[in-house]
Amino acid sequence: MNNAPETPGEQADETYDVIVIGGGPVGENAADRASRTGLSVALVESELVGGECSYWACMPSKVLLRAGTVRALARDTPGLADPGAPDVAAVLARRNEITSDWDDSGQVSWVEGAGLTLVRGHGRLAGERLVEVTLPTADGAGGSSASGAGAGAGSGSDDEDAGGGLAEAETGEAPRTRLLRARHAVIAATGSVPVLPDTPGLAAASPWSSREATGAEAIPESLVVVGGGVVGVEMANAYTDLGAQVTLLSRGGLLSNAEPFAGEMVAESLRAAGVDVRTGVGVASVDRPGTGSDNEPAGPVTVTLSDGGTVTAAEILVATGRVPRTTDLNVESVGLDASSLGRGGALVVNESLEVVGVPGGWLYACGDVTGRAPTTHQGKYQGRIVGDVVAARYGTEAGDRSPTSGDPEPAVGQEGKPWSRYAATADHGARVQVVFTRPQVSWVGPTEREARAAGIPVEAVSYDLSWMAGASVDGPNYTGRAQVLVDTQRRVLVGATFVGPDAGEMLHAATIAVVGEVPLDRLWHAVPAYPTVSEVWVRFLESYGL
Ligand SMILES: Cc1cc2nc3c(=O)[nH]c(=O)nc-3n(C[C@H](O)[C@H](O)[C@H](O)COP(=O)(O)OP(=O)(O)OC[C@H]3O[C@@H](n4cnc5c(N)ncnc54)[C@H](O)[C@@H]3O)c2cc1C
Ligand SMILES: NC(=O)c1ccc[n+]([C@@H]2O[C@H](COP(=O)([O-])OP(=O)(O)OC[C@H]3O[C@@H](n4cnc5c(N)ncnc54)[C@H](O)[C@@H]3O)[C@@H](O)[C@H]2O)c1
Repeated sequence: MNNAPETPGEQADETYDVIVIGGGPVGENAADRASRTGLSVALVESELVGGECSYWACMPSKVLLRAGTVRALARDTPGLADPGAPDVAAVLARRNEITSDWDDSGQVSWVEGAGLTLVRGHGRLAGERLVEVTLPTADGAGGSSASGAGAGAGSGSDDEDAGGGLAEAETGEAPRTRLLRARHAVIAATGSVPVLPDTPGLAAASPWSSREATGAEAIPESLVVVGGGVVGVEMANAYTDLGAQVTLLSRGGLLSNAEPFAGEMVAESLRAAGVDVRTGVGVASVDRPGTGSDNEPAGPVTVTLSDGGTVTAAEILVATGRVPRTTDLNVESVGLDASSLGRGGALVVNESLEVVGVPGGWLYACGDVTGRAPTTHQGKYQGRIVGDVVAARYGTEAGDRSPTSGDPEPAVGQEGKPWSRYAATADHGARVQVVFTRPQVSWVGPTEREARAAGIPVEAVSYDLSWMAGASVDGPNYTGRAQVLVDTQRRVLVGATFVGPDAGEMLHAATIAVVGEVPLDRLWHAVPAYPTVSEVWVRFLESYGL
């Protein structure tokens, strides 16, 4: 255990063992696990505790997709009638419910129950182990736009004067700052922000980002979606289900990070649902009359395409990717500059999530801000790893809440050994993703192309899922395909892709096979039940020669 000396120099307002900047799903997990060996942990959040995922991403987007999915299921089940188009008001009401009306008091209760101290405000690095927090003002400037104001700093602080900051800041005065000092570690979990391409006329057209798409109060008559990635296809699916006339524009194919057959099947299904899917086209310019003010309401958006065509719609959603949120983190104060940041400004981390280029083992990062694997589940996995690293390195208590593995924690500047609880090994060969379109797409590990590029000798074994007895029970219109990648040298699976209804739920068996490097001869004894679609596992192995 390394009990680092206290940082000399500036006088801090409060001191904690660990400070986590960013209270999204990833920061919450990191903070919780870091606290398990008796460390005091502050969680700094500028907006809503729960982050993008809870309020403007994973959760609301999945609710917007749910009614259309169930409707399609009913339509495809002999004996059931088409329940008809979703009741949009009811779907939006359920969306509001799942986001708790953008009120984070439930998550604040969890934070407090976990013994963490919530500090509302915008955090920025201010030198070694120092975080300056700009406290929110009454109008929300400088920090939180959250309504739940009950969670000022204080409950776990070691200093007497902690706790009054938020109350004072809510008097409407100019933003005030507090300097927090970490005895041991600062963990950055600040997430990511959407990218807006520099297309002529686009910014002036007040385009939607995923926030407006997931938080909309009404469904526009028509929507043009730019970007054929995960946000683009999910929102195109949701909005067409909810009654909008949707045009989806992609400069390549759809879902270019997945196996090509997955994007092709999603494109076919979206077209069948009424989406005008246009692949291989870019956006040349955008034009929208009106400013959006009361005097000059915004008119429809006209998009001119790279092939000279035009599309006009009531709204435009830009879904062209996200970049790590580091521009407002003041990374220069800890010796980082553009050359030490990764793609899109990412904080580059080693396998134990220590930020590379900042010596001393005090600055860590996890989640979208690392650019490693920008999904909630991979980020939360990183949060658990970094929390355990910090808890083991600096904690003072053993016992029920301490990490239980026998793995020795890595020394500062070193990485945990692969597959130990101190290394985020799965981020590389065993990353998973689920796309909640209809059909769903799920995959673990590399695509066939990525595996070959990495020099892994793979054979792809592919199967039509509709041939399974379980699929015919589901309905006569079942459509699905799955593929596994066998490492022919080691005779283990290195990747798998499923496309079809509930493909997300089928994935975890494959993830376990990949992570466990289960030999094919042993996998043969994992018997899937009859009649399930999972019987495809036997077909895979038979097709491979077992
Ligand atoms: C439309 C959409 C749908 C998605 N659906 C899924 C899905 O179904 N499944 C999935 O796994 N992933 C999904 N994702 C991705 C997922 O949302 C992110 O990977 C996840 O939110 C990352 O978590 P995070 O904690 O790293 O960042 P975030 O969720 O962005 O949280 C970061 C938090 O830090 C706060 N913060 C930032 N900077 C500061 C600062 N300087 N001081 C204080 N606080 C700060 C922010 O306010 C925020 O609360 C989706 C993304 C989008 C856009
Ligand atoms: N179900 C899920 O897990 C889920 C759902 C939604 C989002 N997410 C995550 O959120 C992040 C953001 O999603 P996303 O779809 O915005 O990003 P993405 O990277 O998945 O897709 C971006 C798409 O935009 C295209 N593009 C980029 N620049 C463009 C330009 N200038 N003009 C036209 N097209 C352009 C790209 O070619 C790509 O097809 C991703 O990391 C994704 O993993 C996850």
